[in-house]
Amino acid sequence: MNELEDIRREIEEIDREILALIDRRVNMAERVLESKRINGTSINDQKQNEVVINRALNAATELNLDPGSIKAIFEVLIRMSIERQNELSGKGRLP
Ligand SMILES: O=C(O)C(=O)C[C@]1(C(=O)O)C=C[C@@H](O)C=C1
Repeated sequence: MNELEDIRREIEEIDREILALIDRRVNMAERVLESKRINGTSINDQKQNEVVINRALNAATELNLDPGSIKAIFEVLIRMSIERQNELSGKGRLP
């Protein structure tokens, strides 16, 4: 096997790990929603969105990763969580 194939196999493994973590993160929606029902907190919590984004941006700076790209990725992750919570609460995908 040549080196490029080896590298691509490793990238594929990393991609699988990323997908498993995204799946795990999205699946937290059920627990977080239940907890919000008890607390009466809204699904989209702007303050917490900022906490999550700022935490990711700080980590990005330490890791020397492009902050704009990391911000975009975390905005998508938050949106996926909100969509799943909306689906679970029966609201579905609102425009
Ligand atoms: O922490 C929460 O309240 C969540 O629902 C999780 C999460 C996230 O994806 O990090 C999603 C939606 C909220 O607006 C804030 C944060």
